[in-house]
Amino acid sequence: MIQTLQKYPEGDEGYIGFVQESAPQILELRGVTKSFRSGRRAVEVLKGVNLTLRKGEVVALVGPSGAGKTTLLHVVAGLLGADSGKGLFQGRALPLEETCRGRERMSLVFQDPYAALSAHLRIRETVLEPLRIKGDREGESRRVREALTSVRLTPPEAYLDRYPGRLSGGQRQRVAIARAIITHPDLLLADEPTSMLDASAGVGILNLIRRLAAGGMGVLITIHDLATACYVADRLLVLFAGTIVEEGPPGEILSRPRHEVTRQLIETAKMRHREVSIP
Ligand SMILES: Nc1ncnc2c1ncn2[C@@H]1O[C@H](COP(=O)(O)OP(=O)(O)OP(=O)(O)O)[C@@H](O)[C@H]1O
Repeated sequence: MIQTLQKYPEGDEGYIGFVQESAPQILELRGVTKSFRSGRRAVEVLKGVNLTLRKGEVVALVGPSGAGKTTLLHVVAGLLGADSGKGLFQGRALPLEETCRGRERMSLVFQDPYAALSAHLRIRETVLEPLRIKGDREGESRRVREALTSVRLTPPEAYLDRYPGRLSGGQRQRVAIARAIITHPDLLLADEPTSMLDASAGVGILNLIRRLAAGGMGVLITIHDLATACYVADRLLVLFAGTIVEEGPPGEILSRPRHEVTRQLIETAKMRHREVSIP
């Protein structure tokens, strides 16, 4: 089943592409560590993580629950400070402390599209929020329409004055992505963006992410399900207990898993998807 999932569907959202090996590197992390306090003890959740990501590349952080995927994504986003390590984003030092500094060209999409959008803001205000925070109000009417069109909420006029309460989970996640991309970030961080959606809405979001990457955006995405990761990513990083234990293109990892955790993820994905497996 994992093999069949790797084939992108035909149709206007389908995408097949390859990241050029020569594409510029936009993100690099070296030796990132992070501990949390648990009573008197410090528990090390990230143990010296290295990663790189190129322009137009989708890199998926996969791993079992508690591996440290969200923690790593939050360190990149500046929502959490690392204890040690170095970061480079677009050729400049990325401060790995709890800060927004150096992160003007990146955006984060959260897992829960129900909690991520304010119930009291119309879609127009929600999507425009990042521009208004920056005080960049030029052409906002055009830009909000463009962002909604990019995420296939069309015609945008049908959505602008609505509240999120009237939208499906998949539509809400599209709004959250429209808000994330209205500033044209170079890097999109997405934390399990499909885990709360039904399968068809989830595939729509994954195709949308592929399209954004085809337009040149780098994407770092956390996913616990290996089949989903293989569908969307150019490269997988298997994270286990705070360490990247295996890395490579999906086809390579599926055909020659080297780490026991990867083999377990493959088995879990096979079990999870067996009911829709196409012989
Ligand atoms: N704020 C925190 N304080 C203390 N411990 C934390 C905190 N955030 C995360 N942890 C712990 O760090 C570890 C890694 O958590 P993290 O959420 O990064 O894992 P994950 O791989 O994203 O898991 P999941 O797939 O279940 O979301 C877990 O053991 C978690 O309990």
